[in-house]
Formats: sequence, structure tokens, C-alpha cells
Amino acid sequence: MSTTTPEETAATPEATIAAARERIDAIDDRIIGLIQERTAVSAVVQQTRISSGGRRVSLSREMEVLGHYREALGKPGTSLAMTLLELCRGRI
Ligand SMILES: C=C(O[C@@H]1C=C(C(=O)O)C=C[C@H]1O)C(=O)O
Repeated sequence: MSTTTPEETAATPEATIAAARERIDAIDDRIIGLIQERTAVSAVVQQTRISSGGRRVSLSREMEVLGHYREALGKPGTSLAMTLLELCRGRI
């Protein structure tokens, strides 16, 4: 039978922070993987449009993407989406 109280077995602040940071690092790795996947898919669209005589960039579509992120995440979502667009299609 255990003689330790819940207080005695509770994680220390240091252990809680270390465990949470491990989860954050794993989440960041997934986000980076998703950004790389997004970049590859975006390149397919851009190449297809160029090959069929169009432009690499579609500003109307970019407005939709910016709106999507802003609706989900507020104003900082717009900045995040702008950075994502730059990663996916380069600077314009
Ligand atoms: C991928 C596309 O091409 C470009 C890249 C975009 C993106 O990465 O989301 C959006 C618009 C375009 O400037 C597209 O038109 O969907």
C-alpha cells in the first residue's frame, strides 16, 4: 500500500515545464512538417498555373487564405498567413 499523499506525488514545477516543453517541441515538429507539405502542394498549383499560361500568384486566392486565418486566429492570424504564403510562393 502506498503511503505517499497526492501532494507528495505531484510533479514539481520543473518537471511539469519540462514535460510540457517536450509536447511543444513535438507539436512544433508536426507544424513544420505540415508547412513543408503545404509548400509542396502549393508548388503543384503554382507550376500548373504557370504551365497553362497563367501567373504564379493569385491575389484573390491569397485574400481567401488570409481571411481564413484571420477568422480562426484573429489579427495575428493574418501575419501568420502572410508568412506562410511567403514560405510557399516566395516574396512578391
Ligand atoms: C497555391 C496557389 O498559388 C499561390 C500560393 C498560394 C498558397 O500557398 O496558398 C495562394 C495563392 C497563390 O498566390 C493557389 O492559387 O491556390
